[in-house]
Amino acid sequence: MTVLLSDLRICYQFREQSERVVMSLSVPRIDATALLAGDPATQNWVAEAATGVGFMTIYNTPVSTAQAQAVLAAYHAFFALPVAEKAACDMAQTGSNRGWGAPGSERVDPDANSDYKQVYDCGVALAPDNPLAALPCYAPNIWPVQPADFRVVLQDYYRDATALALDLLCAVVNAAGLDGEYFRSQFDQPMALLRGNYYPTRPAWAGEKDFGIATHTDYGCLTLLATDGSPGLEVRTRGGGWIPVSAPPGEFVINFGEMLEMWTSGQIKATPHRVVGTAHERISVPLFFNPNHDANIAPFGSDRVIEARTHVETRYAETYLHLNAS
Ligand SMILES: O=C(O)CCC(=O)C(=O)O
Ligand SMILES: [Fe+2]
Repeated sequence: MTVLLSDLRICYQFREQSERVVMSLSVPRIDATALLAGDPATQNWVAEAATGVGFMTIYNTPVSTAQAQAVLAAYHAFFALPVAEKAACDMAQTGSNRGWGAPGSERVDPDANSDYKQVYDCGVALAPDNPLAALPCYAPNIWPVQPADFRVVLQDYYRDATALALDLLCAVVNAAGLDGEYFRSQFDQPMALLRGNYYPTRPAWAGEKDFGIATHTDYGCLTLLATDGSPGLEVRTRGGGWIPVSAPPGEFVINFGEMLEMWTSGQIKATPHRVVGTAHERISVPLFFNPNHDANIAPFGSDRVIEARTHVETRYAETYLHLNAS
């Protein structure tokens, strides 16, 4: 058989393309310490993930497995409380998003029903005389009486997780060939939001428009997600399929949000994802790492101005039912 040079070239191009497709479908597992140390091979994988599938998982981080387990246990104990006790810190009584969000309190996809998950949200604790404390995006936290150690466990984790998220964000931005240090300067008072998601077993009544959390993209820059290790999270591929992603306690799922996609002119991808729900309950803990309220998230280098606070407040008003203006 004679093989023409042009056939070989087509073959090679096909192989190259299908390898690229396979790469963009898979979610890489990254050594965080190597990334933070600037290891070139790790940076290449991270750049590929950030600009391709938009998701990765990380291991070998400065946050210990024991700390992640303590955080998961604290949320587990909180969500197990009687409804009346959780209702004492219901965010629906407030004009912001701090405290408990009951099942059905958020609708992230206008084409789906409101999510059946419960949440508990907290943010940075500013001194009451800080003028920023008057903004809803820096609203005071509302702590439940029980579990007794809930507040201290979550506040310690908030401190450690925001420090890790900042280092990771800079490293990812650097890996993608952008100026990580500029991004660092936009996070000295981040509107970071720490959430506990509780998914009960998928309810018997759930139909095709009912989800633990329906298809959405995150609003911020980087999401650092701890989970109890059970499956449930699915990530949409460019072809419209869904791939499962999971990480045991001590490892994390990382993805990128709308603000970073906008800021980087689409280079870093905010990928849609969802949790349909399974026959097992599940807890996940995202830290939504949002920048300073006045950071300009318009495409880097453009002369437009889009304040980060405007973007998060618009998205919160669209999705939390109690903040929904319409
Ligand atoms: O529970 C998960 O794995 C994902 C949660 C999520 O996407 C979110 O809270 O934005
Ligand atoms: Fe999400």
